[in-house]
Amino acid sequence: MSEPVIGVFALQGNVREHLAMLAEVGVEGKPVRRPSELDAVDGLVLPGGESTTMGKLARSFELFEPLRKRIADGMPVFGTCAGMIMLAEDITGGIAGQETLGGLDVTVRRNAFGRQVDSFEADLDFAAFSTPYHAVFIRAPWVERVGRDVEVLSTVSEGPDAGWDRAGPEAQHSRIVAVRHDRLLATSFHPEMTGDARLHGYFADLVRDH
Ligand SMILES: NC(=O)CC[C@H](N)C(=O)O
Repeated sequence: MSEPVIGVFALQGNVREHLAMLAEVGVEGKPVRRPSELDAVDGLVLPGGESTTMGKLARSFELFEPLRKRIADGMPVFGTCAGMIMLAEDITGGIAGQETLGGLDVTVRRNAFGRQVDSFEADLDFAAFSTPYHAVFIRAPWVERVGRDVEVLSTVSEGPDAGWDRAGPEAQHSRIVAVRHDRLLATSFHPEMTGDARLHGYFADLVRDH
């Protein structure tokens, strides 16, 4: 592929910050608010925000079905926080009737680390990176189940106490917070907030190789 254009879903979330990260890794980024703009990109970032609102906005801007179709047709997507929830095939802790775009064969728990602690930060290990990645979690989800073809890229074993005994196997003391399923990448945290563009670079490579 010639140099790809990567869209950023721009109805909610830190759109400018994601565009800045894409620029830092040398990729042209474009905000996506309408179907014609979606048609013009080779990959897409789904930012954090509020997944219930994001779904409703996508519906009212007539982006929901086109997004679903592009994902089903193989478009690479990087979902972050609420964006991870939007990509998940299954969610727990959603509101009644909450819809996701799907594609990523995982079960994601919304607000998993507990509501009493709004946010926390942690240093995460990624096999692809030589030094830890400093991650900011804001009312973050975690991944509770991964499908057979899903690769776990990183886990967190610190963070607010509130979360650890709420769900999942009792003995589990770490939580999955970054996954890849073929051309779908998802993180529980906000990679656009720390000035570390390595995950955007990883995604850009994935789009280039696609
Ligand atoms: N920072 C975020 O994206 C939070 C996600 C939010 N808790 C949701 O359920 O959508």
